[in-house]
Amino acid sequence: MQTFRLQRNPDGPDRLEVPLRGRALLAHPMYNKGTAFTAEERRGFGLEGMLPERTSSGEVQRKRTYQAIVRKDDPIERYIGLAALQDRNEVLFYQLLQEHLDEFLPIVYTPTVGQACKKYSHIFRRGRGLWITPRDKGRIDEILGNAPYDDARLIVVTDNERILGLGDLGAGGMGIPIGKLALYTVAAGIHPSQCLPISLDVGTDNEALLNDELYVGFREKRLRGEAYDELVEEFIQAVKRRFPKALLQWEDFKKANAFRLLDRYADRLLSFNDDIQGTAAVTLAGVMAGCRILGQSAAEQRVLILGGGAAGIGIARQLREWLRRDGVEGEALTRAIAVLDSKGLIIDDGSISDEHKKDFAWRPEDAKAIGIDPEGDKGLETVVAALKPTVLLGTSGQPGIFTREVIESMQAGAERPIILPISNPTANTEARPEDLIHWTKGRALVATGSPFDPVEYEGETHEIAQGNNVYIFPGVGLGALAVEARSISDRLFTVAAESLAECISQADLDKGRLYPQMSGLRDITRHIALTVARACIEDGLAEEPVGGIEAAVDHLMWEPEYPEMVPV
Ligand SMILES: NC(=O)C1=CN([C@@H]2O[C@H](COP(=O)(O)OP(=O)(O)OC[C@H]3O[C@@H](n4cnc5c(N)ncnc54)[C@H](OP(=O)(O)O)[C@@H]3O)[C@@H](O)[C@H]2O)C=CC1
Ligand SMILES: CC(=O)C(=O)O
Ligand SMILES: [Mg+2]
Repeated sequence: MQTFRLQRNPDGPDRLEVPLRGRALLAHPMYNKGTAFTAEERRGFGLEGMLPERTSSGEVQRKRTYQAIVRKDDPIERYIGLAALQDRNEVLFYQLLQEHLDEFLPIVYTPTVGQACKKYSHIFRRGRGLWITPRDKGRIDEILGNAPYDDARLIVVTDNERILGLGDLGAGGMGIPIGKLALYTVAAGIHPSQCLPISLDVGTDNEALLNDELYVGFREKRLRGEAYDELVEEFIQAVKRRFPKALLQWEDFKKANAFRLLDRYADRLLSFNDDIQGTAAVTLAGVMAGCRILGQSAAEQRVLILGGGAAGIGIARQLREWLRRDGVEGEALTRAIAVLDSKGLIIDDGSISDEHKKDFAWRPEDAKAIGIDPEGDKGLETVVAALKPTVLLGTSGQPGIFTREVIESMQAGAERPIILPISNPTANTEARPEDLIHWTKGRALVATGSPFDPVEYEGETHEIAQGNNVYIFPGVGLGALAVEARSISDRLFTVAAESLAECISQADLDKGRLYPQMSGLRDITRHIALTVARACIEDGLAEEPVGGIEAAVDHLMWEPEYPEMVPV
């Protein structure tokens, strides 16, 4: 592991100690400046003759590189181009990502990252991050010692079993931690040398991958049970030893492991689960914005969540607290939130095997009270007709399951329904915004997990905001790191949701947008981070940093600019 010696300088370029020369320097994405190396740098670092003569200004270099990427129309080709850039020149990669966020976010993140994960073994060029397999048992400390830098502050780890709504993608799931960490750098400014993507490649139950001769991952059935738990435990111990200041984000674990690991490690390690907690916060913010547009209170809402997994139950937990804060209690509180899984409305009939669902199961008499036969049909259409939800949330990964009948039936009880089909990627959305807007005659307030184009309806343009945890995790991570929090609580996600909701302008609300413009992501993230950092201190999870919270947050927010390079 190397120490990356970058001295931050608020008044000019940062200062970087550079131990490399010649080809090794050009080949290193964290030091390489490509055609932007000046004549003096070329002389000093042994690069003369190795680059074409003309030094490009930053602007020209960005223009050339941007054009080289967008000359390909196919999103997956753009993904490959951007990944190659990231592996060649990180400063330039982040400059372009920041400058063209609206255009490139759907490439490095949902939806294209999903396609890249699916095709991973077929488009593989170069490894990034670390893979840990069951063969590494007893040696995980050593594997972590192969991380490129010794000061990892952010680890995003997946075991690849539930990649977006695409299921078990084996080693290909690595695209997700890489994409999430790229967003940490873009949104929160965490320096890329402090970001470490990790895949716990414990095998795959995806037969197509197991039978694919090009598959690059651990070609065995998934490790499960005690052996899985032991591997994760060794991994966590090794993380604590190697990277004691790191925050670990659990990402895209399937529901049972997602809940179990979050609970097991929440107090032992600075960590959170993005799909459970981050998604809950972004959804709460969207629902709050919807209520503001409608001039309604929390207590007036009836919520139907389709999907009782990591995302669905995480959301149910945050929304229940929100309703409680607005004075809803007892039976009314239970009946204000209906969660449906693949078997329909979750009812406490003694057959629930998933522990995390029990808290939201309705008693049979609750179902009967709204006219649902607990022994009979308790599917989506029936529950919508009986509950008359005002808010409909999709976390099932099932494309098109919010049908016209369902939406029309919902609108019969809620003239302006709030509808968030947040499953990813695009093809897995529960409904397309265009349909939702048309079926509700332009009345629905809609946000989706993946980006969608605006919808025209009767001369009006409906912008579709993205209800995605990218609005939340960078701010929570940045805030917690800035004050060196000891642990992360659910309340931090509540305050993150509230501060995200504060970022929406009246003009956006007037247009029916449920989230602020994505182009403001960096400012939004900073705002959330400050709130989260303050909450950490109020709740005794951290001490006030010397110099104050703002300085601590700003110190971590790196801007992708070429540093002054100092030979060592
Ligand atoms: N926009 C965002 O920020 C985020 C979006 N997501 C998206 O949410 C989706 C789900 O993720 P996650 O919760 O982690 O996945 P899980 O696998 O943990 O849960 C999926 C849930 O959907 C339920 N389900 C499956 N089929 C149906 C059906 N036909 N009708 C009703 N429910 C069904 C499952 O039921 P059962 O329990 O019976 O198997 C399960 O409860 C993914 O597409 C993911 O991309 C996730 C996180 C963030
Ligand atoms: C966005 C995200 O975390 C997911 O779809 O899993
Ligand atoms: Mg996820």
